[in-house]
Amino acid sequence: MPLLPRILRLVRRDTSSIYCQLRCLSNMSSGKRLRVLVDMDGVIADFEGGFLKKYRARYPNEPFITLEDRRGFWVSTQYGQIRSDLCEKAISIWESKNFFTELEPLPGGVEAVKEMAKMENTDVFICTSPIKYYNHCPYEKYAWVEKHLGPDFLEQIILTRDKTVVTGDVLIDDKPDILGVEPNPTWDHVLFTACHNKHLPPSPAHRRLLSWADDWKAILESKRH
Ligand SMILES: Cc1cn([C@H]2C[C@H](OP(=O)(O)O)[C@@H](CO)O2)c(=O)[nH]c1=O
Ligand SMILES: [Mg+2]
Repeated sequence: MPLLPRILRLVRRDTSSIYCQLRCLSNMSSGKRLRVLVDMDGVIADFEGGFLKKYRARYPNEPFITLEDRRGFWVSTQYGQIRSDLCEKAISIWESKNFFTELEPLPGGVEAVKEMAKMENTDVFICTSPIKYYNHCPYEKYAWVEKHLGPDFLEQIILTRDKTVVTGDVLIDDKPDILGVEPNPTWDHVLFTACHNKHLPPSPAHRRLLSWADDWKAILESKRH
């Protein structure tokens, strides 16, 4: 249908519908939009730092692992290797009320995500997994996003235990192996460097973003083509 009659038809509809249709038209004229999925813990929220601080405060007489000595994604696994009961003690920290709300932002993360969201032809989603003990975590993840990224960003949250079923072009995540029911996720995994993964050898499966001071814009640009 020619553009003018199409626009005239649009103006008869309600505002949100017009907005959606115009966005669609704009996408069609300016090419494909890039959908970026940004993980939360270990990428924009400091899970490891927050854990260590609260663990040491709650269990001052127990051994602990410095961030320098962290190995392997699961904190509780490494603590369990020191002494089996330390696994449960570690878990008690992130199952506590306010653990997730009180996480500090990782340097540059909030600023980068805000900037990314303002880029042309770019949709940014926070793609994060809640822990299975759901009493506090899902609520607190929403509260964290509202506090640090603003209320508009609440529209951009994807809470899932399986990130492979989410469609996107790029997933920036600190977990080295992101597995689920979909064997061929649509996104390319960019491994965000964290204390637990910094020693892993380079892998053809994913390139790295060393920190938010690294060139994330170049990574996004490379995915547009
Ligand atoms: C138990 C545990 C959870 N997490 C994070 C990862 C998930 O958040 P995210 O998907 O935002 O990275 C969430 C639930 O597992 O907690 C760790 O980063 N390390 C851990 O040891
Ligand atoms: Mg993470």
